[in-house]
Amino acid sequence: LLQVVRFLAARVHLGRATMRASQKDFDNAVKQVKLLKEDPGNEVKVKLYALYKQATEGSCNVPKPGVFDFINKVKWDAWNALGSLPKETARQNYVDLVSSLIPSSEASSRGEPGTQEKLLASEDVVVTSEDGITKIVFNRPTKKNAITTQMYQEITQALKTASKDNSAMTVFTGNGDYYSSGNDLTNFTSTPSGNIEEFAKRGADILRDFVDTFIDFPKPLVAVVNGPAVGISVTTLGLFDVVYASDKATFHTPFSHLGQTPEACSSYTFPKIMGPAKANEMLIFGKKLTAGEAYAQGLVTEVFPDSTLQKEVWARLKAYAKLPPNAMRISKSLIKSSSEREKLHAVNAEECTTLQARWLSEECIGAVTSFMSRKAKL
Ligand SMILES: CCCC/C=C/CC(=O)SCCNC(=O)CCNC(=O)[C@H](O)C(C)(C)COP(=O)(O)OP(=O)(O)OC[C@H]1O[C@@H](n2cnc3c(N)ncnc32)[C@H](O)[C@@H]1OP(=O)(O)O
Repeated sequence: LLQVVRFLAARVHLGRATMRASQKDFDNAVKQVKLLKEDPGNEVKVKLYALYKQATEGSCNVPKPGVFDFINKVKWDAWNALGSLPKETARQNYVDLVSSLIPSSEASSRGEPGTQEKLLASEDVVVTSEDGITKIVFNRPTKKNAITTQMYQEITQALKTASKDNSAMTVFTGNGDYYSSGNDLTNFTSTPSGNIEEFAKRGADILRDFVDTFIDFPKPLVAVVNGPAVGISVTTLGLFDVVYASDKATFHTPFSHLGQTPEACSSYTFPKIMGPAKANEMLIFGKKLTAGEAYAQGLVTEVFPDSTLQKEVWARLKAYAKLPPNAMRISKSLIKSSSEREKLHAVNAEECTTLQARWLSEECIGAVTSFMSRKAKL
């Protein structure tokens, strides 16, 4: 019981930071509880009961059950322990608790340590869940993990699913020697001829949705940059919470070389992270950074020797994934506030509109043609 009271008291505090759940969210959560496939256990059921009562009726207002009425007494104690917790906060806490119990349809539970569950059956983007970590892997090593149109959509979907699953965090990494060589330049050539405007519009929509999902991702988002990163695989790093890198990684944004312009909010995040002077050299002149330089400029959290990267990073991440998930999410929402997210969405929209026009430019078409005809490489 003491544990229950401590838990609820903690939620009083956490709840003050996040009063966001609507009545509809709450009603959905109530329905979801009834559909739970597994019994969540008595402790959780008592927490749910107390939060439900507080959310719907307010502070405990019924007499204490008799000493031998054990079950009702435990329930009453839990409700009473919520004191004057506001109804909206109780509603939010109820929704949070339910969402931590319910995996979304594709998602798995956290799973037992050591068991890995594959969540998305795609060859090019592999999504697994293990030890509280949803892992999204760029898996086209023979093409340096270049990102196809389909991969953008799969990653967007995987992130949306991961935002609701029971994992504590999501980690991106690449299979093979590259993290990712960025946008697959053949995306440009798989356009039905004569329909280039439509292609550009569709590309901008896909890109915008992709980046919006990173902006809104509610849990810690970590990149393990196992090798060189190019283009959009670099710019999205500005939207991650933590970036670990191999000392073999490099960071290259050759937008001007390709007749293109920055995306993934990097025109905003990079100057903010590293200051305009350094960001300009990367984003306008395409200066490639080593891992050490990216660390010095604040884009990378820590650099590891390539030989120990995997062992060290995954041990650390598994430990982090055991931290209380709601606390981590709430900390993230304070750091990336709603006004900041609003700003990021506006920047994303503007960058996508700019790129849509750029993709139709002679500069861009010429650069892609050169790559395709094997005349140019970065
Ligand atoms: C809708 C979304 C829009 C989002 C906009 C995003 C902007 C960007 O991301 S811009 C960055 C785009 N990326 C590039 O310009 C990189 C192009 N690739 C290269 O310059 C070189 O391949 C690279 C330096 C990465 C590696 O060179 P090498 O080590 O010499 O390897 P290969 O060139 O032999 O590569 C092996 C194989 O992979 C293919 N490849 C690699 N990267 C890409 C790519 N980005 N797009 C398409 N294909 C790529 C390369 O062609 C080789 O293929 P094969 O010849 O068939 O073996």
